[in-house]
Amino acid sequence: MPRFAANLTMLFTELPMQDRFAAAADAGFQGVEILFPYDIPARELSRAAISAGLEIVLINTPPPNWAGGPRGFAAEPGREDRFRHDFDRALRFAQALRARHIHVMAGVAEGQKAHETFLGNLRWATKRAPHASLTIEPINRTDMPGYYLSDFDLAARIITEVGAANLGLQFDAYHAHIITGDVIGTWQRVASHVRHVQIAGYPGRHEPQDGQIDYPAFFAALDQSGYRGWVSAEYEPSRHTEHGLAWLPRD
Ligand SMILES: O=C(O)[C@@H](O)C(=O)CO
Ligand SMILES: [Mg+2]
Repeated sequence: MPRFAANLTMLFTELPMQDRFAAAADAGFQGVEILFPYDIPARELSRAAISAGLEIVLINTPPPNWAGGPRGFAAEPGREDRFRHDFDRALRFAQALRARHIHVMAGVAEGQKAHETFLGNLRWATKRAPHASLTIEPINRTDMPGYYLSDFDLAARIITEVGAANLGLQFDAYHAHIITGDVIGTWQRVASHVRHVQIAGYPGRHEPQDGQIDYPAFFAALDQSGYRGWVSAEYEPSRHTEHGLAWLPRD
């Protein structure tokens, strides 16, 4: 069974961010991720993670907050300077938090120029941070209209084309279900590239046990393929976070 992390941007929001770490540990999570940690000093987040005994598994490149704004710039032609500035900021945070992965967000863009820009920026970033683990994540365009990366096979091809040992795939089963309708089949096609997994129920992006995605079967598929990374709960709780954790396997 994989190790489970809580996405603290979406779970335990009943509490201030610094208190969500202890709540996640008490609930049985071994790690956490924070999409956009940039509003809080890294040392405070780091202290909270250490005192709860949790690993910080992932952060995203800016935008700085969850409330809105563009979702990154990596595929946006003409925004290379902004991308590099934001990437360096993410890198500083990741180092201070000892975060395992940085999710490089593609942003809103389309066409061949966007593709070349994405490749160029990923090549630059993988060289800029040879010791960091970078991920790219296909995201469905209903939730994020116009988002450049919304295709799992394209993501796998991009990773192969960039050819850097520190770049891999972030496999969000919720997006996979919406984009392909076949979470396990998609997993089997791209599993060799995956270094981080996220989960949520569909429809509604609520608790994984609610809805159409068969998570016990998906967790079995992860085990069968030898996946050893984290699985992060990235959903909007439909009830108090702690009352919706029936899906979380416990030893
Ligand atoms: O699935 C998602 O929406 C996230 O993993 C993300 O990074 C969006 O910012
Ligand atoms: Mg995700």
